[in-house]
Amino acid sequence: MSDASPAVAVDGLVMRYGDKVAVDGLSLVVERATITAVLGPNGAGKTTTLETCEGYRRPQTGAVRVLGLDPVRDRRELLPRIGVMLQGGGAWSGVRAMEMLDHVARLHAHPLDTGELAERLGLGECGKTPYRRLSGGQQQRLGLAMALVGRPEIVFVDEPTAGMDPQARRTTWELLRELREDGVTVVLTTHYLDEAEQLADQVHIIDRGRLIASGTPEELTRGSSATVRLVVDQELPGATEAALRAAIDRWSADHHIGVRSISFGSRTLEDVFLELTGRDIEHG
Ligand SMILES: Nc1ncnc2c1ncn2[C@@H]1O[C@H](COP(=O)(O)OP(=O)(O)OP(=O)(O)O)[C@@H](O)[C@H]1O
Repeated sequence: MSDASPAVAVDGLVMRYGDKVAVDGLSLVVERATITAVLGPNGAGKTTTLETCEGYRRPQTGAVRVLGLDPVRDRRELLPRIGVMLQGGGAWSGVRAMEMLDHVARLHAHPLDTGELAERLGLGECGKTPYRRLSGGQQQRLGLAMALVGRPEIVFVDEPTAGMDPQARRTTWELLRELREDGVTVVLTTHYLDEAEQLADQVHIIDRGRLIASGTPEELTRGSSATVRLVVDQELPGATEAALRAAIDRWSADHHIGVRSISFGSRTLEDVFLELTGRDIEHG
């Protein structure tokens, strides 16, 4: 393995379930020590792509490399170096939260301190609770702890904050940022546009198995040269907003420039997705 190899390289990946094409010629590269968000509506092919990177599915067409290795052929070598947080748990229903985390820790050569990790993720209080009795957010946090306990070089997290309350979401974001500071590569899937905007260095937008846009959140939301975006450092009171509108109206009339619309509030990745697909991301 060469150290210069990217964290993840997906090249022309095609994945089908029967007649259904789930991933349709997808290529993307994830650089090391970055947070990359794979964004798209339900059924876009995000989980299938991640599972192929994790070595759970063999590419039908195309190739996938993780840390320069083939996730299927080089599975034994790769497995200790990656962390995986699956959508929907990955623990037995009767196992207690800390038992599960300690069990996973014992599978690794140099695990993190499980008590500290559990405390950090707010699992301290429910350590003795059986998995099936944990709330959705607690199950998510346990899944994240299981993915991180082995000190992975790259962590794949599928919808990391689905079902979490705002506080747990912020803690998770902080933790993922700290991982990046420590040189860990984070690849996450999300439906939440604000999550991608807040967290990701690089965003890949996937729709119907195809990559439709890639870039930093800033690049993706910047807009075309015909779009003027004014960013002010405080919320505008209604009267100021009205005065600004009037001033723009006067200025545009003086300069014979037609202003198609004036909107207050920023362009978001949601706007980008809508422009590219004509559909809203939540409803696919
Ligand atoms: N095991 C399977 N058998 C048949 N079809 C499947 C299977 N898994 C996924 N699919 C289909 O493949 C497509 C891509 O699914 P995938 O789970 O990869 O998308 P996703 O973007 O992760 O969606 P979500 O956000 O809902 O998790 C969907 O149309 C889905 O219905």
